[in-house]
Amino acid sequence: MLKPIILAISGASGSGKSLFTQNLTLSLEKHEQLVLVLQEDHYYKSQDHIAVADRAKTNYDHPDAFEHDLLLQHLQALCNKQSIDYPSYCYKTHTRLQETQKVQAKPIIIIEGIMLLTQIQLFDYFDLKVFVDTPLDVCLMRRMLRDTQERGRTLDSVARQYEKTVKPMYHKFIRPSKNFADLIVPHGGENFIAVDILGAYLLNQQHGKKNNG
Ligand SMILES: Nc1ncnc2c1ncn2[C@@H]1O[C@H](COP(=O)(O)OP(=O)(O)O)[C@@H](O)[C@H]1O
Ligand SMILES: Nc1ccn([C@@H]2O[C@H](COP(=O)(O)O)[C@@H](O)[C@H]2O)c(=O)n1
Repeated sequence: MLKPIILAISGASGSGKSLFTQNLTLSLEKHEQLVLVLQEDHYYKSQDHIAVADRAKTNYDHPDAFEHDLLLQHLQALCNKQSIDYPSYCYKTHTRLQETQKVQAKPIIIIEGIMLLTQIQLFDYFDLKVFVDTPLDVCLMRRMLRDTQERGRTLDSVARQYEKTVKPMYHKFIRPSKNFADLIVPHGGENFIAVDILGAYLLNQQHGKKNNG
């Protein structure tokens, strides 16, 4: 296999990165492309050493909450055709799970997460950097629904965390990182024009790679 094409998708929490990634992956798979999806969230640091009740106090919207060194090693390994032990993360207990998953590279790798475009040391591995740009009030509404339905949170805890860390850290780290994007996708997960355009670009890149050996 040739070196994989790596696409990084970033943007605010609730902007629609995961849904956009899902839709792009489905579209590429319809064209018989093999895609590996990685989530930056799986690289949140383990908090096994912190009491469960205290873990909610961590600032999860700061780059230091992630183990980006491990992510860098994993991207290096995948580009060198080595498998990785992909970590798993639990939002309810705020820590890594014990089990990891052996993962091999595929010709197209999509990685999505809030802090990816703040990590300049990763940029050498990213062939394309995308920022999903959705108004913050829309992101908050989506996050409220998702976090109460899927991540075991109460409305009150979502609102408090949003004011304390999510919103200020968005302005400090995530929004400025938009300047590093090659492409800005408005509206989020269901922007099918952006899905089609990016899908066509990736297919074209793949064909170019194959034809040039
Ligand atoms: N364009 C959209 N229209 C309606 N709902 C959306 C849209 N994009 C995302 N969502 C929903 O909003 C929530 C957050 O989206 P998600 O893709 O998980 O965001 P992110 O990965 O950026 O945090 C999910 O429940 C998702 O289904
Ligand atoms: N234990 C955790 C870990 C992360 N978060 C929040 O998740 C957001 C990032 O994930 P998205 O899928 O929404 O992009 C981030 O804003 C963290 O606040 C959390 O609440 N608890």
